[in-house]
Amino acid sequence: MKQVNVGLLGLGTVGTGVVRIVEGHREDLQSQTGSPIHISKILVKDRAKTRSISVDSSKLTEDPWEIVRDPAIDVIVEVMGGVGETKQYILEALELGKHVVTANKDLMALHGQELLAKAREKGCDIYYEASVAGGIPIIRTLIEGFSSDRITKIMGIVNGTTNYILTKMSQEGAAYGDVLKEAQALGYAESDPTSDVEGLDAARKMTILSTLGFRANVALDDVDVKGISSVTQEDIQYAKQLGYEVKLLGIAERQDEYISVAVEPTLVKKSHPIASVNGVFNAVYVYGEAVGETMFYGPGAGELPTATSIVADLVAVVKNLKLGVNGKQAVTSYKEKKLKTDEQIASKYFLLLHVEDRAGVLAQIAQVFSDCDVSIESVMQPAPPNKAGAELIIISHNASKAAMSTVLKSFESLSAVREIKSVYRVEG
Ligand SMILES: NC(=O)C1=CN([C@@H]2O[C@H](COP(=O)(O)OP(=O)(O)OC[C@H]3O[C@@H](n4cnc5c(N)ncnc54)[C@H](OP(=O)(O)O)[C@@H]3O)[C@@H](O)[C@H]2O)C=CC1
Ligand SMILES: N[C@@H](CC=O)C(=O)O
Ligand code: NA
Repeated sequence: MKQVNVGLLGLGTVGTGVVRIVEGHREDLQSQTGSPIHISKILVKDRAKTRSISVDSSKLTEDPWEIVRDPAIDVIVEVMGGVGETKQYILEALELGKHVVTANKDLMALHGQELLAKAREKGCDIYYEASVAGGIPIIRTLIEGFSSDRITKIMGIVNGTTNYILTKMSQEGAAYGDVLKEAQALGYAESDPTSDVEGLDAARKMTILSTLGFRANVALDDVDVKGISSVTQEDIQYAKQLGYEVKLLGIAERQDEYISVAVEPTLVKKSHPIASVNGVFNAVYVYGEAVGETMFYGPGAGELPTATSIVADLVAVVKNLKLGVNGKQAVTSYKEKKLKTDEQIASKYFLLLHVEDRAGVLAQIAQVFSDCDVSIESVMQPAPPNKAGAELIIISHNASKAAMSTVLKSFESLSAVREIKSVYRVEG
């Protein structure tokens, strides 16, 4: 079979990894497909920039259309990021009959259905394994491995940057800002790391996973998002004393036809396998009615792990070319989603309160829980009270999100509670 020509949009962290793997594994890749893979052109913003790999400078261009409209290019690998213009390049490439491999979760979470429909119309492939949990083949697993099952829960650490930050804060007592800089230097963070730390990157990934896992038209706006910027060293240390780790979790649940999707810092019991997923590693826990519990683990970001998924997608495109079945792989029908109400979403909660230190305070707080029909699992006063008052940690039994927000609202008008310092969902 003839050589397959690839146009690479982007030569940053991931693009560099793609070049390394395509070159370094050349023979092995060809032995799987029968066709040599050749990167013929590469889009960059700045051709004069010093690169960590040597590439033939005649391949570099700053003009995306020179690649997208090149009739000799069979596949576009998009690793430049962005949504607006990038979407136009991909649509045009599909229009011209080119196959697409992308790592872009922003684009797939917002416009995935439109791009997949265009790909089907044009008989083209669009693969996006690298967009969620960089080096873990989780998208293939949901589409193919679980096609026989009914998934009711997907719970994951799907952002490497924030897991790296929380791990260093927990294990080394490191300061949030310093570790974020390290994660950026290691190539884990997005170009604007706000989307990592404020949970948006994880929300985009959970949109993709829950769409595939629940086979429903989940949208980014359906995800309730909270990031890690307000997680304190005090929260992490108290959680550890109680046998928990703080993790930024994406949690998608389905009960009957109703679903909920959230991203939030969560206390995970140390005995749960997700609690020991550290550093840039990601893990996705999937519960299926027939299979039961499964968990998929691996590096979630970084040059070579992410490029592994990109090149595996490229191999899939080339195999499809050989079989003449491009554009036929995508799931075609999604159910209309029904979102759970706050009364239907339930979990245990951790509350850290700053309270007055006087007789009767605990009784007043317990009364609020009782009035809201929320049962308490444990109460702890972690440090001795002082003139400024006392700290109180309460862990509830399972309570609805609606009931817990009524508890918190009642505390606002209770003078004995001086401050609601932290509230976290508890899992495991
Ligand atoms: N980093 C990671 O671990 C992971 C990243 N991803 C996703 O992969 C994509 C790429 O990420 P990453 O490699 O980290 O990003 P980088 O910022 O490291 O690289 C982006 C590349 O695209 C080029 N580029 C960006 N915008 C333009 C433009 N307008 N015109 C021409 N060239 C442009 C840049 O050119 P130049 O080099 O000249 O600046 C650079 O080579 C993103 O969608 C990201 O979300 C997904 C999983 C993991
Ligand atoms: N910024 C992302 C990169 C991979 O998707 C992360 O930290 O997980
Ligand atoms: Na993946």
